Amino acid sequence: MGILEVKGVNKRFGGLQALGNVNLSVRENTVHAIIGPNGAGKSTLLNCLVGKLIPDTGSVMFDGNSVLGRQPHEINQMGISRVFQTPEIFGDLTVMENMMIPIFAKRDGAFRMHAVGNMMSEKDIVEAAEKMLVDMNMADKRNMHTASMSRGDKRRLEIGMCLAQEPRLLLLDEPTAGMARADTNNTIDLLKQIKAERDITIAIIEHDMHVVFSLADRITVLAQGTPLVEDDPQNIKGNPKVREAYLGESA
Ligand SMILES: Nc1ncnc2c1ncn2[C@@H]1O[C@H](COP(=O)(O)OP(=O)(O)OP(=O)(O)O)[C@@H](O)[C@H]1O
Repeated sequence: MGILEVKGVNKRFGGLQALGNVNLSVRENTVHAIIGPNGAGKSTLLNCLVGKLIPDTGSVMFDGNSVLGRQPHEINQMGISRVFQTPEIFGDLTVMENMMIPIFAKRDGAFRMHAVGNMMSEKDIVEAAEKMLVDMNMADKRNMHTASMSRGDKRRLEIGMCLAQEPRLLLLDEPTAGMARADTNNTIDLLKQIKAERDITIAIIEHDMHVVFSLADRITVLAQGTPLVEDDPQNIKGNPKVREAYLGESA
């Protein structure tokens, strides 16, 4: 059984069936990619995993517990953390201050912005944030304001902020969208490092096949809201059904 088990999930938006009988099993400590053409239902599925959408029918179980009906912050506390398409970091704060926020939130259950002024007096939190910046290879950028950073560095920081919550499942929604090739390759290397060094399961939605085939242990192809194939990467590449679903997109 997988750490994440999706069974018979359906989701309609009015007359449109965005997800039709989706089954997905993500095994612990693997990288599982969910790919598919535009409009295939990938984001809808991800939103059902983190409590942003509730499926019409079906079940979503994380480590044996249902996530359905829970608020996004409760799902986060269960051990699921999500990296968004657009990095969710505070541009007015430094790299270090950003990194401290999820560590405060994990300890106190919430974070209040007025606490920013007192942050540096919290020794344990400073130490934990510094360690995570070292792990993310960002220690030299600790005093930079994030607004001036490259997209790749913003993504690196955001992934570190998610890891600081010590999730068991990290969900990545097109983590390299809009990136130049060098930033994409840095992000691939970072994710490989995270995979090698941590007990963590990663589910990734991604359009860039170079990223998918560099990282994935297992791939599910969604087409028109339904899983078309689930297989190991080497079997996905040449699969005629997958090529047909992409109709000219590079699969
Ligand atoms: N809130 C919504 N209301 C109505 N229709 C929606 C909503 N969200 C998604 N859809 C529709 O559901 C279908 C699946 O969309 P979804 O965004 O999940 O696809 P996707 O595979 O993530 O696509 P992309 O790769 O372009 O991001 C699409 O036809 C989309 O227009």
